[in-house]
Amino acid sequence: MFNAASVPSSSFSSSSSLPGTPGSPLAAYGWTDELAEQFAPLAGAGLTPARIVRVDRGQCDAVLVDPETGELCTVRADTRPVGDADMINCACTGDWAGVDLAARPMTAVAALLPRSTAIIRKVAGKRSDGQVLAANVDTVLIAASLAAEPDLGRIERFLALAWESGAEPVVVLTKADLVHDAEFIRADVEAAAPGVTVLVVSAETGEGVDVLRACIPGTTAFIGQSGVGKSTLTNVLAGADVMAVQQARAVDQKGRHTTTTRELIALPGGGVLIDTPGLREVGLYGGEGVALAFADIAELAESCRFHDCGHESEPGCAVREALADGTLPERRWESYRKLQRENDWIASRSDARLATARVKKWKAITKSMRAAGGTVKW
Ligand SMILES: Nc1nc2c(ncn2[C@@H]2O[C@H](COP(=O)(O)OP(=O)(O)OP(=O)(O)O)[C@@H](O)[C@H]2O)c(=O)[nH]1
Ligand SMILES: [Zn+2]
Repeated sequence: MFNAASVPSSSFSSSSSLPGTPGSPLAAYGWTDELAEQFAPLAGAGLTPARIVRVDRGQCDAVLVDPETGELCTVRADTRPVGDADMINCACTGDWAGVDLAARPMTAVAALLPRSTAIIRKVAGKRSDGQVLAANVDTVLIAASLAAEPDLGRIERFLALAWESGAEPVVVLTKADLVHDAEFIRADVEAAAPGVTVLVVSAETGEGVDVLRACIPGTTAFIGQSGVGKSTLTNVLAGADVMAVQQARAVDQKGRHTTTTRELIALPGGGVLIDTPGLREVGLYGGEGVALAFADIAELAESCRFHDCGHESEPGCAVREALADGTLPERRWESYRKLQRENDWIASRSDARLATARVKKWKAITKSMRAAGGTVKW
């Protein structure tokens, strides 16, 4: 009835247990006792637990335990019942879903479990809408290629996005085989990523791959520009060619967007990995991510003489002092201010949206109360 899911045999547990219970084969996709507990009411309503591994145009592929065989399989399911107009709350790769196998005309996603984390970016262009890239991620791997001088501003932007998601970021500097001074570059990147592990790897020689593997239990998502080698590393970690890899353009090493969907795969040693298409534009969608990515600046600001210091020309400004003696690079300060401005803009837009929504709701309530002949109490 369904396609067998392509799960490495070593990550199968016994399939004798009930579908969706702890110890079930779904553990290979991250299923835990805690999730089973959360899912209990949905199970009571006849839904089957599943992890969404790929989403496209109103449908998704979801991995679940086939109630007939007790084995993992992939089903195609309609995601429209959980809504597809809202790009944040719609079904997303990594979501845990309650699937209605009896739905007609096709299997449907009837409910989503609350997410532990979500990577959300602002959509490209002038709109202030958010879009969820991956859900329930424990570690975000920020991939940047050593083939070109790393763009620290871009890495800081990805770090803010990752911190904001609630997952833990790790920076992965790829294609180490192409440079001699990887350690030197790593030190630069570390200064732009306080408190974050920065790894140097090569899919070509295998350098650093074991360390990377050890850093990613649970659910991991790869983000980064196109062509930095995310799919190649995904294949190395998966031990198989699960993702298509682009042919290099020898001249500039720039990417051409080979990966077009976000795809979740189970890894042979346990854990799951989500490879995402290269991100050209990564707008921030507000929140605390910027503050967390620039924790060093927040710490400096705490030593300013005035607690509301604007770090412009105030006396006793620790930020200005750090800029003057070079401990805080001008580049990093500018990068912080730019991302902060972007965040503020989004915050003002979302406040405006919320205000509009509140007004609409209030009007609707007043209207219905009047229609019912009652008085409005607040
Ligand atoms: N020299 C070298 N080349 C690599 C390495 N990893 C990947 N490449 C090459 O870099 C190019 C891009 O790799 P991909 O894995 O397709 O890049 P991607 O980040 O997945 O790109 P998108 O799918 O478009 O987001 C390919 O030609 C790879 O062969 C590496 O470790 N060393
Ligand atoms: Zn200051």
